[in-house]
Amino acid sequence: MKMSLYETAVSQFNKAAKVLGIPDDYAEILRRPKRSLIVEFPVQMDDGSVRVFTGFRVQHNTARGPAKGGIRYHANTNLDEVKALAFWMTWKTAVMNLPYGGAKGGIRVDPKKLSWKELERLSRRYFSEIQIIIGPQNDIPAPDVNTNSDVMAWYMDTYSMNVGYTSLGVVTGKPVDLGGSKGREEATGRGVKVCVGRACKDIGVDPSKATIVVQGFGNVGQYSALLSQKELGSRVIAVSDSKGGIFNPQGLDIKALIEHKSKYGRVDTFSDGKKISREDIFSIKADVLIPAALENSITAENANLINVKAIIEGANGPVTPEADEILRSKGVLVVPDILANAGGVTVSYFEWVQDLQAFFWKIEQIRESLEMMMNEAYTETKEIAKKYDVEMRTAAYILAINRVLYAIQKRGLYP
Ligand SMILES: NC(=O)C1=CN([C@@H]2O[C@H](COP(=O)(O)OP(=O)(O)OC[C@H]3O[C@@H](n4cnc5c(N)ncnc54)[C@H](O)[C@@H]3O)[C@@H](O)[C@H]2O)C=CC1
Ligand SMILES: O=C(O)CCC(=O)C(=O)O
Repeated sequence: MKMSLYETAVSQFNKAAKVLGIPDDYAEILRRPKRSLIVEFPVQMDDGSVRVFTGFRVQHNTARGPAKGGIRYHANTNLDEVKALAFWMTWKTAVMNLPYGGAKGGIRVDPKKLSWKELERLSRRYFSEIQIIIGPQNDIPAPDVNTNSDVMAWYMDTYSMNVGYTSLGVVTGKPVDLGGSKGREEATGRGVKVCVGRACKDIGVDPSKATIVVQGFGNVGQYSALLSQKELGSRVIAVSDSKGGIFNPQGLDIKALIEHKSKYGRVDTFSDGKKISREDIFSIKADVLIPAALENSITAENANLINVKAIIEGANGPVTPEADEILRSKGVLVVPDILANAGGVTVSYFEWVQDLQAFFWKIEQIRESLEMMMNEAYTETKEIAKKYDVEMRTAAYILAINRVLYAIQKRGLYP
């Protein structure tokens, strides 16, 4: 039977827990989410009718600090998915050694079918409903799929109205002039870029000569492609989004492609390349593949087609466990999501620190600190992979589990 996303996430964890020999009672504390909140809430549509939406917020673990993680709007979002994403956030914040736990939220909605005003009413009502477990010291949301700085500004304002004062630290990913941090928008892509550079060296490819394909062209895909091209000198030869893809073996002009995507909402109509299908992206020969769309993109069905030396997981959970095994047997280096896409939450941490201190940093300081922390986490993960003779994913879990387990044991179990 097919595993659910949460079961998939837990199976990755179990592998590392086994290597570490963690007693099963402690492993069980680490597997289960601490709190899962489901909210059903009404929203008035522009035509005066009322629709009831379902939203979620799951706090997986808070042993190392407040819960932290994004909120997504998607037609298929469900509790199992949000539980898996919250689970991954716990390990991601621990891999980066951030003083946070893990959480995630979502609303089951296709935001493209709502007007701007409907989206605002939906966002504000959802945030009021989940506010009972949210706050700058207990759970700090951020953007994820189909949410952005505008939505974060509505969340911050809603929370502030409800508590009676302006609380900048309650969400991250806000507009820069409203308590946001410089560099948060590009942060996940910048972290991916650092991993592309490091992975290229590990597979014996000069990053400035590397060819890259990118699946998904939203926040993460765009900045991963742009920064790899601009700062590493790599050649991005194919890109896809939910409507199709575009391929140019000479290299795509990513800046122009971003402008095209923002104007027309798709990449496959870009004139300087050959149109390909969404699935074609997985069989293009290149050095590096960056999946930056949704979970379960690389499966047992398409893993055999993959013709790259390294995969840098920009998305959360893009590779299924069966595909992971196939890629391993093909010798593909997989840099796991809980390390590769951790740049976003790291700059979210910087944003939160800036908000709490009401003192804001320069972009150079943010970029330098982020790149230093990404490099450190990559090095630590690699060292563990070598020590235990495991792949990078299990190594990243080992690094993270040790940190979370230490916090749980040191704090003690008794109230
Ligand atoms: N935004 C952030 O800071 C972070 C996001 N992530 C993860 O990265 C992934 C992408 O997130 P964002 O870029 O923020 O979302 P987004 O909403 O900005 O972009 C998603 C992109 O994926 C594309 N897409 C959807 N289905 C596709 C398919 N079947 N084939 C090709 N493309 C497809 C969409 O067209 C869109 O271009 C998600 O897994 C998210 O959880 C992870 C860490 C941080
Ligand atoms: O910036 C954050 O707090 C969380 C980003 C996120 O949701 C993720 O890393 O998957």
